[in-house]
Amino acid sequence: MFQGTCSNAGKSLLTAAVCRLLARRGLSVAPFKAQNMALNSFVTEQGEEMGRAQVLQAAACGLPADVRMNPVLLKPTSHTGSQVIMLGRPVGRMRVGEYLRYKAEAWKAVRRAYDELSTGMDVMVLEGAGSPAEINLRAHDIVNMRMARHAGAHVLLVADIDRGGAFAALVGTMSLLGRADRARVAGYVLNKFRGDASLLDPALAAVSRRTRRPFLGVVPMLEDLRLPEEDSVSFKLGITPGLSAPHAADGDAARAEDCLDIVLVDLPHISNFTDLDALRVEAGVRLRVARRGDELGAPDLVILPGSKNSIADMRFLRQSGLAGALRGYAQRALKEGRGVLAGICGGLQMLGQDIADPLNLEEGGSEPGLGLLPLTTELGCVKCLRRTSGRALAALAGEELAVTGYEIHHGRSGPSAAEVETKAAALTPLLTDHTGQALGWGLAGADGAARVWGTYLHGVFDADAFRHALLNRLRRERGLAPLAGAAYGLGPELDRLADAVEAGLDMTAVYRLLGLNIQ
Ligand SMILES: NC(=O)CC[C@H](N)C(=O)O
Repeated sequence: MFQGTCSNAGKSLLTAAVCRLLARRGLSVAPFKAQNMALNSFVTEQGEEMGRAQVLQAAACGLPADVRMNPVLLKPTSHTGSQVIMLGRPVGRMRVGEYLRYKAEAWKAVRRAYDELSTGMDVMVLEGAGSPAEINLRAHDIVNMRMARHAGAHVLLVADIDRGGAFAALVGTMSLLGRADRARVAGYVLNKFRGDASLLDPALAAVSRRTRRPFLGVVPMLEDLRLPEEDSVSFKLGITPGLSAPHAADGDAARAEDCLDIVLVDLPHISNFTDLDALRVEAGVRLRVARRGDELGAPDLVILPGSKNSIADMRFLRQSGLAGALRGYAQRALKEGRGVLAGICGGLQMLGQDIADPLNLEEGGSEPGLGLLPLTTELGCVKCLRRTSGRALAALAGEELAVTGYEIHHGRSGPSAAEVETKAAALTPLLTDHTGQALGWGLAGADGAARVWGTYLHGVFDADAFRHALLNRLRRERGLAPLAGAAYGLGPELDRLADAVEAGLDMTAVYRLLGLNIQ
């Protein structure tokens, strides 16, 4: 089991890497994290919701995603409350105290999920959350040492040396753990290291001497991995205003003027920004983030992403000056026939006339949207959770093409009352699901190309042919030559991750801990 000395120490990727290495040895292996707090979730084939990191780890194992790999998912809607997802289904929005009272039930479900999932597996690779030394949380722990005890797991403690204070964090964590928990810690992994590893030796020896545990690995900082992120922490560090994505395939080599300028609007409750991952693999794309109206500029494509609190984030758009900037951008795009504003899920809702939350599922009340699309949204108690495939009509990318993805939303959107009455400015369905039902709507300019559109489909950019056609349409508008485009797939990146971790981690020692006879 990987546990960290802090959040974002890199446990998820180490877990994915070790899953991949074990699967490559022909072992049956599955990942497990009892409880996740994240707004990047995913929908399984069964229409159940779970954390993105365990989906990636499942892919590393060659397994379909299974909610038992992440039985509890907390999706924060505010600083003190979260929507609680149990085994893929929402059970309600709870404040911290309510959740603590609910914990005994959650722990029962966690154990059942683990016991079922681990039956028949050669190895389970577990991931903790945050730090096991948060002694204020220890009494309610269901994700770190309590889980390790239940699984009988050895613990590898991961410290993030890039953040600083890693040696003190390791020694301090060990000293705060109780004796029995300390005994579970088999060794340390120093993660995200840059520089000359030989300079570390005296420090590693000193920490090992003091705590009587070996370092089982020093893993380098893995730059430009094109893998989905679990939470917003690294995303917000990764793409800052004015900087290109570190993942763009031709990265710094491409001249800015030869690249499409794509802006992601950052939102306080941004969710499912993994929707952008497919764009990040493309050469000739510069991705930047805008958090204020004056940061928007004149990009080729603006993406208004998903949100776990559409009403609060709509208010943020107003306060930050983004609402006015986005409206101006969209009106220019429609008039001049250049540029696209695309909203995904919560972003689609914000493009409309208004958003209402009568059941107080997120923020409560209602709020006018940007008023760009003649649709209204109401959040209802039934959460739509499904994997979806469909068609993007020619107005989006120049030809009708297949799209795939998933839906996670309480909102139902449809033509606004005024729209139904006047039948003017037809709200054209631009994306449809496999049954022909509308999944997205938009407005086209004089040339017939959609300039403002939104969809409930997360992952809308994942299908290679659609993404390439859309980007090349935008390139042509800018007078740039079309590009062949990259393939978006996780397999090769997972292998690259596994190779890099294998080079830094003493896998022989890991296999020995697992009782496996592998050299
Ligand atoms: N994933 C999203 O963006 C969800 C949008 C909104 N919070 C809803 O549930 O309807």
